[in-house]
Amino acid sequence: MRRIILASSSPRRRELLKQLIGDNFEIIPSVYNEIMIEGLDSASQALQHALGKGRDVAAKYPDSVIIAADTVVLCDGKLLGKPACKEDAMSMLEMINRRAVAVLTGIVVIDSGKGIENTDIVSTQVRMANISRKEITAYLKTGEPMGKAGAFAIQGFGAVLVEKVEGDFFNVVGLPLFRLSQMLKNIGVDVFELMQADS
Ligand SMILES: Cc1cn([C@H]2C[C@H](O)[C@@H](COP(=O)(O)OP(=O)(O)OP(=O)(O)O)O2)c(=O)[nH]c1=O
Repeated sequence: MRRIILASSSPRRRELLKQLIGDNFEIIPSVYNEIMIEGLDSASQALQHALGKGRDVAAKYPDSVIIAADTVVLCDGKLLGKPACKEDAMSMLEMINRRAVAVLTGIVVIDSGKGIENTDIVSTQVRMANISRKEITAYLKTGEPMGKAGAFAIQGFGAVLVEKVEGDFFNVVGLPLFRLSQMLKNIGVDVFELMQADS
């Protein structure tokens, strides 16, 4: 069995991948630095960052399957990544309030043995609820917005900010599981077989 590596430090991605392939993977976070690339649209930005994370780990681990992802929120033409500070989180929450946003995840599966890179961008439409300034402040106090693209976590208390989701829910949390299962299959990794081996 080939070594499967998740190039991520995100506990959410770890849990999501576990949901798909059990304990059949290792975690090796990349040292890639996510810096905004001028002139790139949001989708390409997410993809470039995912590629940067995946390639960094692939270079160190030949003959492995490397999975990497990057999630951003697109609101009114503006790209929202992880908030830098509380004030940043506050302005993101004010911006997405009552709006329809797109959550985009750039996803990369690399077969470092064969030198194959499979990439995709998965988009989920999320309709945000109308909440008051007082409620935004209360949500900020939970600390949940930090480390999350767009300053909210659909899988946490942030569920109360989300009215409707169209598309893959797991994509919003950071890993589009359905698409990932297909991409793994394309390079010869069958998630059904892995799950059986695990049970
Ligand atoms: C919108 C949204 C994002 N997020 C998270 C998923 C990602 O972890 C994070 C976006 O940041 P990313 O830069 O995609 O990932 P990361 O820095 O957490 O982890 P790594 O680069 O090491 O893989 O936002 C949620 O957990 N819930 C949500 O509802």
